[in-house]
Amino acid sequence: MKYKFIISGGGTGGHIFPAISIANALKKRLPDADILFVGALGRMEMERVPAAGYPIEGLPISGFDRKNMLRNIKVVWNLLRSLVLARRIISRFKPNVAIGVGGYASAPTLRAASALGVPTVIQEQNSYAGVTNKLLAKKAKRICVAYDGMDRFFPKEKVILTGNPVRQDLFSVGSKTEEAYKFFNFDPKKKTILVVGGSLGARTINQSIIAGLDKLAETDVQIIWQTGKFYIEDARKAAEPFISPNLLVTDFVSRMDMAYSIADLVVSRAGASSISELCLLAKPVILIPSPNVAEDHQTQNALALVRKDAAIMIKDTDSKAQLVDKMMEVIEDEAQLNKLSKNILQLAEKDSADRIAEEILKLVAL
Ligand SMILES: CC(=O)N[C@H]1[C@@H](OP(=O)(O)OP(=O)(O)OC[C@H]2O[C@@H](n3ccc(=O)[nH]c3=O)[C@H](O)[C@@H]2O)O[C@H](CO)[C@@H](O)[C@@H]1O
Repeated sequence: MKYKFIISGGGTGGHIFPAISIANALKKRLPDADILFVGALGRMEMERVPAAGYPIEGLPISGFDRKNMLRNIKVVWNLLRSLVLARRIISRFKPNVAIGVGGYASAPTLRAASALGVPTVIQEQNSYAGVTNKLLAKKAKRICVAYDGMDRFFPKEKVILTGNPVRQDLFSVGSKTEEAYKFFNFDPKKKTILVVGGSLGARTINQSIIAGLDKLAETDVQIIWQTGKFYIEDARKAAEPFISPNLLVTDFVSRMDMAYSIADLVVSRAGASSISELCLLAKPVILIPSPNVAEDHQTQNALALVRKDAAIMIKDTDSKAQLVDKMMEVIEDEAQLNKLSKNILQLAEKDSADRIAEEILKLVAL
């Protein structure tokens, strides 16, 4: 018998990369398995999933528009259409298990799967459960989480602490340091800070760096500054007077393995996958949680680390005034860097994708 799995969700890298890792882990165990992704039309998964070698179908689903109420008539219509389409996809494909990774498409897909008797699994990346996952949890067989205490949102007996799947290429960063300095044209004798605003970039982090470019230019610290595609033009313009071999400005870092391997300190949003990567790689980090996400979950993600003295947090509203000074203070403080590195590593969850795949396979009568 050929086993079939549907993986649904997306919207941002934080949902898509874990989904692809789970698919790869299932394929490793069952090379003949058929895996179909279900995403939201027009979102990042529609490109990233085929690029990773998996087929994807798109639903016309989107979020509610809080500013334009009229547009919501179309949103509701598309939601209803998505429910019908999701049901059709499940009836036709007949998966053994449907897995939801969060993001718009996972709601209709997992609902349809449960209604048609297909067991469902949820993977919740954050330390604060989203509304969709809370609703889907009632019917789910297993809920794979990345933080302690998630039974405040989900039925305790279904919750399993697996951590967030992390891309395979990040595991070997230790051996890539020399290659990475060459890749970025950086000097191995100097300290390096990686500044990254999640998969889409972060306006506040960019503004904070712009506000401190003059101070940064006075130091000998090397900076990899990821701006996100929406902010790259402004960032390049602001950086023009400070052009130096120490400063690399880019919209997206496609080789995060290389960037992590030479980063002595990371400045980051507090997205769940980013945090899981930083834990596994024991990276000292200053987190600036995005205030623009559902239920302020990035602050909760960051606090889970701060409580264990495993990261420094700066509030979004304080970032412009404080970030660059803090970066300079921490990068010079070896004892602090070592402490942060040691403490964040304690929170790493290894082999997450494999453990999630095992949970999924328990639901299939192999
Ligand atoms: C604005 C928003 O809605 N953010 C959410 C989104 O974040 P976002 O998509 O930013 O997610 P994460 O921080 O979880 O992950 C980002 C991923 O992109 C990779 N990366 C990032 C930048 C880059 O230049 N190159 C690159 O490859 C990182 O290595 C990481 O694997 O999903 C996360 C997981 O549910 C949530 O916790 C975040 O709150």
